[in-house]
Amino acid sequence: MLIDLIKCHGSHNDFLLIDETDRDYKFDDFKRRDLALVLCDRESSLGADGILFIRPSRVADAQYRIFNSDGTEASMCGNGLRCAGRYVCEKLDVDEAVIETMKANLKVKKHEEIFSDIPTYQVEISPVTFDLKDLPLKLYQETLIQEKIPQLSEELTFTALSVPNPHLTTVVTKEQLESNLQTELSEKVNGPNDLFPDGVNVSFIRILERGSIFVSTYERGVGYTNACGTAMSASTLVTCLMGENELGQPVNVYNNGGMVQCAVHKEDETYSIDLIGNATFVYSAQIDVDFSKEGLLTEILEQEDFDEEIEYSKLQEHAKKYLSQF
Ligand SMILES: N[C@@H](CCC[C@H](N)C(=O)O)C(=O)O
Repeated sequence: MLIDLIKCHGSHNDFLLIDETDRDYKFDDFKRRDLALVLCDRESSLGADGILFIRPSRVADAQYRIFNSDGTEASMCGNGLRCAGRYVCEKLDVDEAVIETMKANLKVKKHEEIFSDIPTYQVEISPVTFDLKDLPLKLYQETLIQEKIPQLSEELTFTALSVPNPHLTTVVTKEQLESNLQTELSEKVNGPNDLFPDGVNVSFIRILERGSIFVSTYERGVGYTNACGTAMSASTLVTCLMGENELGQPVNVYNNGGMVQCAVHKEDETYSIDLIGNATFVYSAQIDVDFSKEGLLTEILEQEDFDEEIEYSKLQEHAKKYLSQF
């Protein structure tokens, strides 16, 4: 079967975008899972953190589903939504659109460039809840905001929230960030464990200065990624709750793949977050996939570059230089 795709990224959290609306691929969820497992494999010729499937929607301009590289489906992906948002807006020739995701219909719009010549999109991260049942996190309490989880760590203080995919966040020092703590903790809560039966995205946050944080995320279903959009949004909200940043104000969020901006809004006790950043297209390709063969054989038939990476690398340089001060 011939499949067209676009390799894209948000802060170098990279995805393969497959549009199911024009071509009748007839994928079921087993095929989507198999595609994610095989095409995202870093040993293969493509490799990615996940696959974004664009599909027709009855309630929005398009539907989007995200499969992690381990073949599991996630309810939301912020960096991926910027890429999907750009794809849908350019396809419909509009500057803004509404995308149906697993739990909400979310606004996406073209935004003033975050750095020169970088295609930039703003996406809505919502709904946000602190209810532990939503993650789920199995503790005998309703929420966990700036508290310890003794089963996980004596030294770290955590906040758990869904945006709506599940996140466990902790504010750390430079030494803690550079230690093995995040790996040990993330492997524990993403393996068989009693606290997080569905696993969780684990973020270590460093507060750099007012209006500026660094976030490192070990993603459920993937492992460490260069950045996680929902994690950066959740982390910004946590720093606002701590009084380190302000509601309504854009916060620069640095990550291992660049930087984005997040702004947290609160209306009638309800939070929502704007995530603003690059939506970079790397190349388009056509692949030949043989679903009938054991191990799903793939071959890249055509590949064409978008030439957007050189400009993006300038943003990365700028982010690296800024971070070297801390
Ligand atoms: N990279 C994403 C999040 C992808 C889903 C996540 N791994 C999960 O399973 O919840 C982002 O940019 O938000």
